[in-house]
Amino acid sequence: MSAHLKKQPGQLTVVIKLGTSSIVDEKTHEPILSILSVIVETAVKLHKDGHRVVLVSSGAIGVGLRRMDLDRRPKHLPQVQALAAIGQCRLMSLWDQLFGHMRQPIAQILLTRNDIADRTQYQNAQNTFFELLHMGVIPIVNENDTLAVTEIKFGDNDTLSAITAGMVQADYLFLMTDVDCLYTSNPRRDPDAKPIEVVEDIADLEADVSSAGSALGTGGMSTKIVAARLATSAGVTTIITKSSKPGNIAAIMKHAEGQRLARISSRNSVTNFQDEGVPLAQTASLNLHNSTHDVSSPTEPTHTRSHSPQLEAEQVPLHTRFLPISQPIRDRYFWILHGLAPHGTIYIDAGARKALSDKAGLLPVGIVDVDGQFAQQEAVRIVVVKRLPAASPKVTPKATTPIAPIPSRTAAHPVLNSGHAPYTQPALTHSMSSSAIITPPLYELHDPAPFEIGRAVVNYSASEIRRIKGLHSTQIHEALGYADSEYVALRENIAFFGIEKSRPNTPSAGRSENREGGGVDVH
Ligand SMILES: N[C@@H](CCC(=O)OP(=O)(O)O)C(=O)O
Repeated sequence: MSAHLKKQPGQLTVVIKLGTSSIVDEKTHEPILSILSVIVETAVKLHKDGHRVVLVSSGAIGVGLRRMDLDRRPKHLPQVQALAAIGQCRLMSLWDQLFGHMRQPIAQILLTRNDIADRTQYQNAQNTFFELLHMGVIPIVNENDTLAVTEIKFGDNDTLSAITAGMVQADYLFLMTDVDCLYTSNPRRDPDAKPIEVVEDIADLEADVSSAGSALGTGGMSTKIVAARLATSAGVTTIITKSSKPGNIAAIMKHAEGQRLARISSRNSVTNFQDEGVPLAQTASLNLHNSTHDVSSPTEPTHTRSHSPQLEAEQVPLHTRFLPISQPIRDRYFWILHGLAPHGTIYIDAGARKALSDKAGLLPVGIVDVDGQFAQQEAVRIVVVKRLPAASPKVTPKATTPIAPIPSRTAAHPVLNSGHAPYTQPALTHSMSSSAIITPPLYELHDPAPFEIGRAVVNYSASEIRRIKGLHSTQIHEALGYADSEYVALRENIAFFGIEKSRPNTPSAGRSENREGGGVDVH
């Protein structure tokens, strides 16, 4: 890890993600210079105030379309990739010109998921970021579309920005979009839709995530929620706000930082204040001067809070703020969860889950079933299931209609059903075959969602694990003819999501247990 990771007191790292629809006109495909200019001014101001800034900028394909006078995005992948290659250099040249007026150096970083799937490459990318930030440069990140095909794509730049934010250990991630914030329902259709200002636990979120995204961009609101989930798990406060008003970023950041410091001090204080309406006095140590807020004395005690929280709320531009989890997942564990694409799923029982929460590795005895094809040292999802009592395989009198698999619970789950790698679930099925011989189900899924607790880098391939599942470690040699390890995954190769509530509603899997290390570990 680079020595440049160390930040100055009060210095914040901010990642700002700009989607295609935010910076490229949807019809003409012309770059929206007015927005780009305000972004540049905002980023330079933040930088001059001592903060570190990273931009994640989409728009290569859109700008490429304009350059080649094409009306719409082609369907053929190589054409899209060619357009991205054409557009990316124009896009960067535009950014460079605009930042150049402010004498601000920038750098281009293009990534694919493949680039960071190797731990050393991930660390190289991370070190480059830290070096650039230390040099006072603003890195501008995009997906390397020329190389990216489905298997190695981040999928959308929301996910890429969240992974970038985790990589640079950002304090804030701004997901700039075409709405002010998340609403309780779609404000275009529902006049009673209410803004959601703060999301303390993303699993509680019931926002309308049905926004389909624009014609050019690939991300809608659902990808922003997936990104927020990922970034908050890495300790990054994530903010959704309107891309047409990028000048609001500093004011929102100042407010959010005030709230964060107030939360910390209220946690330590005898008086138990609420999150909202706490004064901005604590922001005095920050260099965020763009806001309309006055900054009071840093020594002002928290109990002098404003008697008009509503007035304060009105002064802050509308946004949705996702609070980070208290014990962020960082470094190698973040990389296992989000740098590596999972190649399959291992279903474990409650006993294995308990052993994992007691800091043990994953033994074959606790494995109920396996999905997918993966090799040794590849990443897999770990899903907790209810093991059903063993029953002998039965032969049906005649071949019948295949038994329907258990439907994927992801269909009803907006976050898990986003189609993006970090939280994408497989279509989960019983171990049943469509032939006449029916193996009784081995397990039952927990309700309401697949209960994925984490990811692991495994010591055995999928076919090997199929042969050793349920066995004691001493039997591995007998089953395989060799035994590389007694563990299917070593403890150090298992990382857990810090998600509090994506878990079944059972007494043994509750929130408090999680907080104490039962099932979801903290790193
Ligand atoms: N990498 C692509 C952008 C991918 C994309 O569409 O992202 P987004 O606009 O955030 O949904 C580009 O630069 O055109």
